[in-house]
Amino acid sequence: MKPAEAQKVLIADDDAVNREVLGELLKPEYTVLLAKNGAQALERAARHQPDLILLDVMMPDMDGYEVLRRLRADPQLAHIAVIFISGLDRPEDEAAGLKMGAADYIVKPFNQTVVMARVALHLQVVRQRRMLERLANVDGLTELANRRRFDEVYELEWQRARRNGRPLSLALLDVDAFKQYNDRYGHPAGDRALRAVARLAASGMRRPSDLAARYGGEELALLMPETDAHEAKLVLDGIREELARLAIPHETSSVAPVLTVSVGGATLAPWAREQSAELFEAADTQLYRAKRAGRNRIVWRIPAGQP
Ligand SMILES: Nc1nc2c(ncn2[C@@H]2O[C@H](COP(=O)(O)OP(=O)(O)OP(=O)(O)O)[C@@H](O)[C@H]2O)c(=O)[nH]1
Repeated sequence: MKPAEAQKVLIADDDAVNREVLGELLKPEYTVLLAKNGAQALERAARHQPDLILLDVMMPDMDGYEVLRRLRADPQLAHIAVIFISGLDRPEDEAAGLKMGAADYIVKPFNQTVVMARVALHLQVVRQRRMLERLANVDGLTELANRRRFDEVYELEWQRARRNGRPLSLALLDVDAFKQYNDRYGHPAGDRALRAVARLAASGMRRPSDLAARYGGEELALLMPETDAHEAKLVLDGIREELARLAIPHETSSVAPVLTVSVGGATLAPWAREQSAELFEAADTQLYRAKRAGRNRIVWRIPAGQP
């Protein structure tokens, strides 16, 4: 039986019989989507984000080459693997298709076993690529974005905020007395506590462009584009309230009998002429102040006045 998380294959062919044959072939193992012309293929690709497209080369109105060209030009669709299925069997045709970025080129009439084997092969490549992306971008313990990913997104969002004259808020959140927590409850319990804090941070993020990342050992970085200092502080208040509600015991903390966090924050004002590293340092300085002032609190840099 097809697994619930079956990979999605879009079949784009103007010939109903071909669609039917390929569809029946792939259905037992994959989630199959069908398109009968190029425009429909692009629309379905955007809507369903398939893992692979079996793309007929010769279709009226928009041929397969044009569909592939448009897929590659769209950042949301450019990564989708494409296998051309074509009646054109000259080596030049095959070479042209592969040169355009198709993963493979299958000549009609095709052998069903070979089609299945090639589809399986390319879907395996897709799975492996996803796994690599995950390893490169996600922190294994907390499942949050890792520092590498954060740094990448931070630069992009900082540039976007500067370009568009929009605010950008950054908070650094650090668990209080975590060394004592580990010492008292053990490292595995420390890991669980860290995961709980990470979950709260992730669910506190409101917009798709917000990002919660694990920046260091017990320090998280929260990035909130298009968010002013007031809104950002409300988000952090919410996260701290949820943590207080969890009331994770911390007997040896000098701050409180439960696990607490300190937060340092800074917001890039639309009129500020600050570099990305300076904004980060500002948040870090506020975190230091929050720690110095007794922990279990938020200290946010007062936004510089408008000139
Ligand atoms: N369990 C666990 N502990 C971690 C992890 N990463 C870092 N730590 C621990 O976090 C502790 C951080 O200690 P410190 O930097 O002294 O900070 P702290 O004890 O939280 O004190 P303050 O931040 O000043 O309140 C260290 O003991 C690290 O071993 C992790 O992934 N899992």
